Amino acid sequence: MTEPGTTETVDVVVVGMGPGGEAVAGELAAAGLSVVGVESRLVGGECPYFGCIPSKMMIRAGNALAEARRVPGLAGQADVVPDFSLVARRIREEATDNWDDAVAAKRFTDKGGVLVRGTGRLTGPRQVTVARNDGGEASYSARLAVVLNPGTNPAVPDVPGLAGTPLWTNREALQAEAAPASLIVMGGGPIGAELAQAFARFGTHVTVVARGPRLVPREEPEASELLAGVFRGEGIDVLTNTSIMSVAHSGDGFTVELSSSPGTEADGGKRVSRLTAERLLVAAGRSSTLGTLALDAAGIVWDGRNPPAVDGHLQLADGLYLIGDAAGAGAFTHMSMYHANIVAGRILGQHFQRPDRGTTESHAVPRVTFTDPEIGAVGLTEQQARDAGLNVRTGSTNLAESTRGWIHEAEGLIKVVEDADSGTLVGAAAVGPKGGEVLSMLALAVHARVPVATLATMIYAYPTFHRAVESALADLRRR
Ligand SMILES: Cc1cc2nc3c(=O)[nH]c(=O)nc-3n(C[C@H](O)[C@H](O)[C@H](O)COP(=O)(O)OP(=O)(O)OC[C@H]3O[C@@H](n4cnc5c(N)ncnc54)[C@H](O)[C@@H]3O)c2cc1C
Ligand SMILES: NC(=O)c1ccc[n+]([C@@H]2O[C@H](COP(=O)([O-])OP(=O)(O)OC[C@H]3O[C@@H](n4cnc5c(N)ncnc54)[C@H](O)[C@@H]3O)[C@@H](O)[C@H]2O)c1
Repeated sequence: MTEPGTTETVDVVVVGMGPGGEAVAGELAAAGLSVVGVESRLVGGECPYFGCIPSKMMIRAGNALAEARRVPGLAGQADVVPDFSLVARRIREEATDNWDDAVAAKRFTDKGGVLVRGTGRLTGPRQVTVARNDGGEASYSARLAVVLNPGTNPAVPDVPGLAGTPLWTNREALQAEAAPASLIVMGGGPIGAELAQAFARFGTHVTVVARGPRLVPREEPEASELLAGVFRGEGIDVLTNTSIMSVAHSGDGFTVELSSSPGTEADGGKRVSRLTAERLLVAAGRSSTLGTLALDAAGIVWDGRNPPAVDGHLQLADGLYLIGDAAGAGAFTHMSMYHANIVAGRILGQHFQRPDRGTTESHAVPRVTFTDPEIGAVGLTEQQARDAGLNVRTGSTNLAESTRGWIHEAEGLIKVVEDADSGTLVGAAAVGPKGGEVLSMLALAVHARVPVATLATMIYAYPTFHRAVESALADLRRR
C-alpha cells in the first residue's frame, strides 16, 4: 500500500475487475508483472454475482419446472410444486458465496496481484488515484499500461414517482428469497425477457411493459414475434408500444400508470392504462460508469454518452486500454473476455516480445438470450445487413417443420442472412431448444466466412435441431 502523498510505480493498473479486468489482471500477474487491480465492489463484476450466472441458475430451475409441466400428454403425470427457496439458496450458496468475492480476490492475489478496494480515477495518462473503500487514498503510476474495465450499472429511467421506491433492478431480483405473487417488468430486452419468464415459471403473474413495438428488439423480428407468442401462451402479459408514465408505491405494492402509442394494440388488443403488482423490475438498459474515471485527465475527450473510440488493440491512447461493456462492442461476458485476451497479448508482447494476439474483429459477435426457446444470433440481422448496403439474400425455416422439432413439439426458427456478392453468411439466428448451442455452427460459418456453397454440401446429422440449418440454406438458395 502506498504511503499518503506518494505514488507507487507498478507495471500495470487495472481499474474495474469485471470478467475482462479480472482475466487480464490475473494473466499479467501470473506472468510475473507487478499488477494492481482496483475494484470498488466485487471482484468478478456483474456476471457472477448479479448477471449471467445467477440468472442462468434461475432460468435452469424455471426450465426444469416447464419441462415437468410438459409430462402430461407426453409421458404420464407429474405433480409440479415450485419452491423458489431452492433456487434462491443455490444462487446464495453455490453461485455467489452470499455475494462475497473472497475466493475471486484470493485467486488474483495468489497469482501475485495486489487488490485495492476502492474507486479508481485517472490523474494522468498512466496515473491512477484510488479513493479506497476504507476512506484512504492511494496513487499509482503504471510503467506499461492502465486497463479500464468499469462495466455498467442498471439504468433507472426518470419516471415520476419511481425514484425512492423499493424497485428491483437485476441486482435485487437475483437476490430475491421468494418469487413475488405479481411482477411488472419495465423493458423487454434480454434482462427483462429472461427474468420475466423465469419468475413466471415459479408462479409469479408477470406483465412485461415494452416501450418499443417488440420484445428483444435487437434480434430478428421473427424471433421477437415467436417469443411474444410463447410468453402469452405461458400466461405472461406482454404490453408493447407502452410506456410507464408514473409509479406509486404503498404497502400493497406498486401501481403504474401506462400510456400506449396511439394506433397500436397492446397485448393482442387489450388496452391497459393501469397495473398493480407486488414488485417492479426495472430492466430498461444500462448506464455508463465511464464518468467515474476522469478520462479527461488522460486527454481523452468523452461526449458523456457514446463510448470513446479505441483502436484495434482497445487502446484509448498509448498504454491506456478500455475493455468490456464500456467499450460498446457488445455487452456480453464473452466480449469482455475476448478483449482481455487481446490486451493481455499486447502487453505481454511488448514486455516479453511474445507474439501479439491480433486485433479485434467485430463481424461475428455471437449472443444468446436464454429464454425458452433460446434466441441465439451472430453477426448482422437482415435489417442491419440492408442498412449496411449489402446485397442481401435470406433464408429461413420453421423448426417445427424439421423432424426433431416435430418430435420435440418445439417452437423455433433458423434464419440465415447472406451477402449475395461474397456468397457468405453475414448473420444468422437460431431460435429454439438449445438455440445457443445450434448457433455454434452458424457462428463458425460467419466468423470463418465459409461459402454458402460449402455449407450446402455439408452432411447434417438426422434428426438434430441443427439439421434445420440445411433447410434454411436450401430456402436461401431457392430465392
Ligand atoms: C441479469 C444479467 C444477465 C446477463 N446475462 C449474460 C449472459 O448470459 N451472457 C453474457 O455474455 N452476458 C450476460 N450479461 C452481461 C454481463 O454481465 C456483462 O457483459 C459482463 O459482466 C461484462 O462486463 P464488464 O467486464 O464490462 O464489467 P462488469 O461486469 O460490469 O464489472 C465492472 C466492475 O468494475 C467496477 N468498477 C466500475 N468503475 C470502477 C472504478 N472507477 N473503480 C473501481 N472499480 C470500478 C464495478 O464495481 C464492477 O465490479 C448479463 C447481465 C445482466 C445484468
Ligand atoms: N443472455 C445474455 O447475453 C444477456 C442477458 C441479459 C443482459 N445482457 C446484456 O445486458 C445488456 C442490458 O440488458 P437490458 O435488457 O437491460 O437492456 P436493453 O437495452 O437491451 O433493453 C432494455 C429495453 O428496455 C426498454 N426501455 C427503456 N426504457 C424504458 C421505459 N421507460 N419503459 C419501457 N421500456 C423501456 C428499451 O426500449 C429496451 O428495449 C444487454 O444489452 C445485453 O448485452 C445479456
